[in-house]
Amino acid sequence: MAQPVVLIADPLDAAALEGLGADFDVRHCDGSDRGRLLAALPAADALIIRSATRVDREALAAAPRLRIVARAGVGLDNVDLAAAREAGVEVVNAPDSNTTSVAELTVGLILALLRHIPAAGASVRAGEWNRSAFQGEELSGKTVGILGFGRIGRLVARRLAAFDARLLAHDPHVPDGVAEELGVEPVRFDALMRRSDVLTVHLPRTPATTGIIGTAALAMAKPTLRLVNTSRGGIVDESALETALKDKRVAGAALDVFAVEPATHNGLLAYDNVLPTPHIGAGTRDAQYRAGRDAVSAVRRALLPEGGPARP
Ligand SMILES: NC(=O)c1ccc[n+]([C@@H]2O[C@H](COP(=O)([O-])OP(=O)(O)OC[C@H]3O[C@@H](n4cnc5c(N)ncnc54)[C@H](O)[C@@H]3O)[C@@H](O)[C@H]2O)c1
Ligand SMILES: O=C(O)CC[C@@H](O)C(=O)O
Repeated sequence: MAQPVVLIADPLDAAALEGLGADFDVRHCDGSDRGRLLAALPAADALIIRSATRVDREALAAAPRLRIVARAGVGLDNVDLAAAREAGVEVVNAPDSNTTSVAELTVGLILALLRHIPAAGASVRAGEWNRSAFQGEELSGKTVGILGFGRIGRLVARRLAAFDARLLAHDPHVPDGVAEELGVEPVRFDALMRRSDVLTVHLPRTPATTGIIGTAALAMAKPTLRLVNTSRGGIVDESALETALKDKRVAGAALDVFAVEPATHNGLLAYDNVLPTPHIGAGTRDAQYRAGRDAVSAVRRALLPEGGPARP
């Protein structure tokens, strides 16, 4: 009997895929190449993706055998969940795979913004030794606002506790007491925007969160605000942010995610006080191994009786 076909449409950690070929016909394609994706989907019983492959109605219609889409990561904004439900296709993500990596990058970006670390490094490399140009600020004593207090937001709070910063969070879906237990003050959105010296965004991209950091929100912010977004592009309205940066109503931004990626031509790159990274929040060996491993386990559970033979 032919083995079920597992189509891998984004780069995955090789170690996480070990042994998969014994039970499945494993095929690879570049999911951001739409033509190749649509050509490969008719044979697929399972599809493993990261953030670059768009699984929409058209893709699902091209995949009549498909039983599961496994997302090796967290965000599911690239999957049409309603269309998958209608098609009877299970969608799973790997929610705990990259929490630590994103939280650590977030702390790094906050410190990099406050201390101008990338610009100082670039200046030394350019032959300068200009110590006064890079005078920064301490995180200690600052107020850090956390927008979205789920897995990553909470871990960021735990990590920041060591810096003696005052922590605020806004998340209407978190039960009472959760924030306080972590030493965090739960506040309304407008208080978060008004009081934060640093604002770090950890939301999923949904119709309700798209553009939530826009003109009105930024108008409430302190002109010294440093904004960090390691969640999803589009949650920060990029043209509103650009206007605020131009008018010096925001002091800086670190952005790991953009409305359109790759973001190599994004207008925000023209600002010295913007620190861009190429969507590397989950980009550690540790997180990629866990994300791939969890996606593979989900595929085994879905396609093999009893989850298939135990693998080392
Ligand atoms: N940069 C990266 O590589 C990277 C890696 C992992 C995750 N992410 C992004 O980070 C996001 C968060 O990940 P997570 O694991 O913390 O998810 P999560 O689901 O645990 O947390 C998201 C939180 O946002 C809250 N929320 C939703 N709508 C809100 C609103 N309007 N206002 C305030 N809070 C709201 C939810 O209640 C939830 O607690 C993911 O959805 C993904 O898009 C990015
Ligand atoms: O797939 C990736 O590398 C990005 C992962 C990240 O954005 C996520 O939502 O988990």
